[in-house]
Amino acid sequence: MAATTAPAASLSRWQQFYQLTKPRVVQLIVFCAVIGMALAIPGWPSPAQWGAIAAGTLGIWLVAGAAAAFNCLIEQHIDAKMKRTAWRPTAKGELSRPQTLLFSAVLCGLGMALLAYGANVVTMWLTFATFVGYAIIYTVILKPMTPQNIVIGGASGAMPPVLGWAAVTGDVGPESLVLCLIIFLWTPPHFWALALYRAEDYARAGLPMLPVTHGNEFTRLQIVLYTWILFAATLLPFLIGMSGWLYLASALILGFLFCLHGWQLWREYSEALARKTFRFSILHLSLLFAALLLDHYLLPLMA
Ligand code: HEM
Ligand SMILES: CC(C)=CCC/C(C)=C/CC/C(C)=C/COP(=O)(O)OP(=O)(O)O
Repeated sequence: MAATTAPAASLSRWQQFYQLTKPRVVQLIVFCAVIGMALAIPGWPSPAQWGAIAAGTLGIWLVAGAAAAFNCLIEQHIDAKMKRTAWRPTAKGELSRPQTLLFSAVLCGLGMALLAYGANVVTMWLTFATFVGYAIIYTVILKPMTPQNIVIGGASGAMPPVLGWAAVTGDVGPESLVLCLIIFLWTPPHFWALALYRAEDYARAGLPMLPVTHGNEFTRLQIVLYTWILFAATLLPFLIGMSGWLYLASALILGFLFCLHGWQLWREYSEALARKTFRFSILHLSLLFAALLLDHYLLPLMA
């Protein structure tokens, strides 16, 4: 997760720790949390709300990074068997287990303290539950157990808009649950597109990912189904009055393109198309959430 390809040069000590936090994934997670915060506030934030936004952003960032580092610790031996992850400092033995555990604990503690004092206690506990969901329930229990691992475990990856919403309101709004549902349904096509061309890695590591347990064709069918359901779910923010036409237009275009990728992959498999679909999934979610933000601030100006 940390980098799509292994870093070219050898890493300094700080870079090694930084890479454990799976920086690129966590950046998108934090982006989704920030959108949750923005949408929870009608209009521009007041000076008092900026403190909660800053603490919420940094706190969620730190705890998400801690969860990623904890995952690297647990999966040290699995990562060492997979080409994509064998470069990780934990897999190579460059960072010891106590060092990694301490790093994760410090990040998690700092993040929780920031959330409790700078945002609110509800967000702190929700973020901690998300940490446990990913670092323990997904990584330790579900991932080695069932091909539905990423579907169930995806619930924790889908939490960021809820955490962001809670950071500025102290509550979980139904609107944030709609955004959570979108990320939840986005995760299977996102991950299974990658798992298709990384199936050998997962088989070697003994992990029951869908292409390993149910084959390439069945996984492609699941991707098609999820992209369709996801397409429908992305229309909800417009249908419940959370967003306007700018978001709707973006959701229609992005949804159509994601379904098209899934459909083409279903009709004829190629590794290149699977890679393209995986890359598109990231663009899809990033632009969809950016559209929500634009819609939130631009449309009132144009009304
Ligand atoms: C259980 C849920 C998820 C699973 C199993 C999963 C799996 C993966 C994997 C294995 C990669 C690594 C690609 C590589 O290095 O070759 C990846 C990349 C990525 N994922 Fe996820 N993901 C999940 C949820 C999420 C969520 C919730 C987000 C953001 C909201 C996200 C954003 C990203 C991004 C941005 C990348 C690209 C990283 C890069 O370019 O280095 N993922 N994902
Ligand atoms: C507190 C908070 C917001 C936590 C968020 C937790 C988090 C980092 C969720 C993202 C999901 C993720 C990194 C999946 C990677 O799958 P994987 O671990 O199977 O990937 P890998 O094979 O690259 O290790």
